Formats: sequence, structure tokens, C-alpha cells
Amino acid sequence: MYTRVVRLPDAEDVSRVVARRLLDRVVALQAAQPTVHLCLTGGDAANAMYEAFAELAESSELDATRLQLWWGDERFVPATDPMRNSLQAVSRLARTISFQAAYTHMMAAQDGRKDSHESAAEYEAELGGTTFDIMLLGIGADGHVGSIFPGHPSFEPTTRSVIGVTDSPKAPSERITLTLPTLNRSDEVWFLATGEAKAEAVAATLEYDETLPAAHVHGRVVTYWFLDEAAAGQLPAQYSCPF
Ligand SMILES: O=C(O)[C@H](O)[C@@H](O)[C@H](O)[C@H](O)COP(=O)(O)O
Repeated sequence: MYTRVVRLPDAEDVSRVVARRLLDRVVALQAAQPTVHLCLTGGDAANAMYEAFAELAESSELDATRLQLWWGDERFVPATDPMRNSLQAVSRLARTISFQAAYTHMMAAQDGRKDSHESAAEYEAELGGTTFDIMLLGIGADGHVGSIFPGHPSFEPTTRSVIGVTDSPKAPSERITLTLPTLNRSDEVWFLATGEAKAEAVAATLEYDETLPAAHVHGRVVTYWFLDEAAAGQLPAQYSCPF
């Protein structure tokens, strides 16, 4: 298991390079196995990358019939609320990619019948023992990952694979998230972080500040950090490996 830090000049480079490498990696995995399980995340860095990915996918060998999409977390809001991570991702990716509905595993929306805890249990059942080929993640300035926040009940040890989150420090307050053990059920973890606001959390995470949820997430084979220079600004010398 190893970590690789990829430093790129700016946020646009991060979107472009990650989209290219992700598409190449999924296509390579599809040549070697029947289906690929890719877990998506929310946030601005990920959404920018999804736009670049859709651009590239249009003229690629990607076989959407053999790609299963999962989510690392979701904002527990009504299905049509633009804040939903799945809506933000699919609206960008589906512009050029025809995903299979049965393979697009969205977390439940707030429907007035079930709360986030009950909806989390449903996703837990759908997920079963699924492991991921690639887990995409952003990181918060506070070191949160998915909807697991430092000093918050979402960060407490659990045997659950999916949990409901209330009183989230990042709006909206109610969410659903994979737990840390589930985030780690991936051969590869790809962190995307851009902007100076993330620099402290990125450096603290890579220096293993265990008070930060992101410091507890690693791919079973590899963990990549795709950073622009602003987000890499506080990294110690040993992480100065250019792309
Ligand atoms: O629901 C969410 O908000 C995301 O899943 C969250 O974990 C996000 O990935 C980070 O907060 C980084 O977001 P930005 O890239 O927008 O800073």
C-alpha cells in the first residue's frame, strides 16, 4: 500500500489530469474484469472533474454497461434539490455517457417517509459486501471526508457500513455517508483537493493527524492525492514530487 502525491499548477489542471487518468484507468480495468465499481464524491473539485471526464468519455472505449456508480456520501434533501451530490454528478456525466439505471446506485433522497438513518440502512443492504476499484474523495478544510466530520458523531467507531448524519457542520445538516471502514474497501483511493483553504488539512492528513477523518482513509493498493499548488502549499519537502 503506498501513497502518491501528484502536484499540478492549478485547479483546472487537476480536473483535466484526473479526468484523463480516471478514464484511462477505468478502461484498463474493464479490459481485465467484467465490471468496475467506481465510488463518486460530491463537491466543487469533483464536479469540475466530472465535466472534463464527460468531455473525454464521448470518444473513448469506456463501456458504460460495465461501470457501476456508487456514492461515498449524499446530502439528505429532496430528490430534485440541486444540492444532491448524485444529481450534480449525473447531470454532468450523463451528458455524454449512457449509464445503466440498475448500475447507478444513488443514495435515497429525503421523501418525508424515512429519515437519513433508515435510508442509510437501505443503502447498506444494497451495498452488501461490494468493494470498490476506485474511491473518489474530496477533503474539507476541517479534514472531513465524505460526510464524516472531525469531533462529530459521524467520526465515532462503528460496525455499520453506511450511516445517517445529522447536525453536519457542512450544509445541509442531514446526510448519508459510507463509514471509514467502507471508504477503505477500495483498491484505489483518489483524493482531489484544490485551493489554499485545503492546504492545512492536506498537510495534516499526510502527516497523519489522527484527529482528521481523512487521515484514516487509504486505498488497499494505492492512495493518490491530486493537488493544485495552492492545496499543496503546506506540504513538507518529502511530498514535493511533481507530476
Ligand atoms: O457532500 C459533500 O459536500 C462532499 O461529499 C464533501 O465531502 C466534499 O467532497 C468536500 O467537502 C470537498 O468539497 P469541495 O471540493 O467543494 O471543497
